[in-house]
Amino acid sequence: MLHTFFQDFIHLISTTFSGNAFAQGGLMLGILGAVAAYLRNLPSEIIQRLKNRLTLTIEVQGDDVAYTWLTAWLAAQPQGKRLRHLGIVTRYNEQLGGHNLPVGTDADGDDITVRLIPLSGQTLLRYRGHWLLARPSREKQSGQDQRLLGYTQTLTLRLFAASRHILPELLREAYTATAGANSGKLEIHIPQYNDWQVAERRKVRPLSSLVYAADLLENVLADVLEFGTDQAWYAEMGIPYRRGYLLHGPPGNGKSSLVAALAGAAGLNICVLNLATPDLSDDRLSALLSSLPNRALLLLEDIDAVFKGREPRSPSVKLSFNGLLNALDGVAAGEGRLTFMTTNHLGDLDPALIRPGRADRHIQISNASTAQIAGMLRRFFPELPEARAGALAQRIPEQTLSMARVQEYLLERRGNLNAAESDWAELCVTELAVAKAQPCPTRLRLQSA
Ligand SMILES: Nc1ncnc2c1ncn2[C@@H]1O[C@H](COP(=O)(O)OP(=O)(O)OP(=O)(O)O)[C@@H](O)[C@H]1O
Repeated sequence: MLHTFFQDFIHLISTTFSGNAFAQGGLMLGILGAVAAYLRNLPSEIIQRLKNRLTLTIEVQGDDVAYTWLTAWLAAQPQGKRLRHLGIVTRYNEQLGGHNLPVGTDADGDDITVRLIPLSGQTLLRYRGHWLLARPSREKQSGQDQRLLGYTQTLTLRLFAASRHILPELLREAYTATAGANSGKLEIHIPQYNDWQVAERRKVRPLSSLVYAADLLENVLADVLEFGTDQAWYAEMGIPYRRGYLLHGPPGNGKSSLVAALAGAAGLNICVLNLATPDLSDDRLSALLSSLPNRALLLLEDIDAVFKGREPRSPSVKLSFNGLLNALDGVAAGEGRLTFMTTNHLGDLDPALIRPGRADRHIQISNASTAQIAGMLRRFFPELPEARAGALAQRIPEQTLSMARVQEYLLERRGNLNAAESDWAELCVTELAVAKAQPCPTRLRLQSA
């Protein structure tokens, strides 16, 4: 059938062209046009093929962390300074080597820095004797009705294929000149889809700035440090190499601050995850837990926020209770992971979530004890004699105020010991009545955005 169709078709063509000069001319023109078009395209095609063969292109998307290092690095190169279309990026507490311009601090005491990054154009660099074409670009993202949604930014680097070996060196240099230059800072990572991104770099909080009951801080720190050296023992015992801590107690008594201080002291960064993060599904949680950066502990804040017992608190919760348990101790859970969970409502937690293996140590952090209040008083006013600090602290009944409230009171009277002492009754009387009803405001809370 198909065969007959082709025979008929060829017959029709040959009869048409043999007896029809007009059709013959048309065919010739068509062929010539095609040849001309081919010839016209040939040089650019050749160039494209040569380009593809001889060069290498690297694209770095704006949402990748390497984009920040590479654009800041590029902007600092002599040839990078020739790029004329620049943008300003403002960051809080994020230092990027010498590429920041510190502009001040905000009302909360957070450092504000800005830096210039190239947005478009191209520049040819010579890097370690190799040519490199750098092209920053950005594209508009429009939604319905051409509404501007934002921009996507890309940095494209092109170099000769033979120069490929300089890439690791280039990336390392860009990193060490920028983000890597921040040794001694604590990085706070937050979820970015199925991965983590640095949201903030802050100074490590000195352990001495925190006042806990008895030797709580020293005790937990010793435990964390010991865990870091225990891998072989865990392997020998056949126990998964993980350790979990549950910090529970009323708000504003230093649960988050403890985690931050411990991480700093142990040289770890923090990945903060709030289970109430929108669109957190079983799969996403599992992906996040299996992609934790090296040398970072996991902080699950307010683990009571999404489940009461095993029941989701709202129909919009995508995470299942079993998904949470599996992510915590399933195959993807990751070896060597340190997990801290915090809650203000211990009673709302299902025992399975905090059983040993998931939360090996339960640490209660209560409202301020007399000794803690005296300790904080002496931190604000080192000149205050110990006995006097103790006497003032004793006027506040044990565990009625949060440490955050005491801190707030002292902050308001910073540098003014007389006011701190003479107003003391105000803290004891007025605040006591509301202390239990109203949680104190917390400023330095580590939260996922
Ligand atoms: N034990 C403490 N020693 C010194 N400062 C403290 C202590 N507890 C709390 N603070 C201060 O109170 C503020 C709040 O502390 P933090 O956010 O760590 O409390 P939290 O228990 O995690 O609160 P929440 O349960 O609301 O998350 C911080 O600014 C911190 O400096």
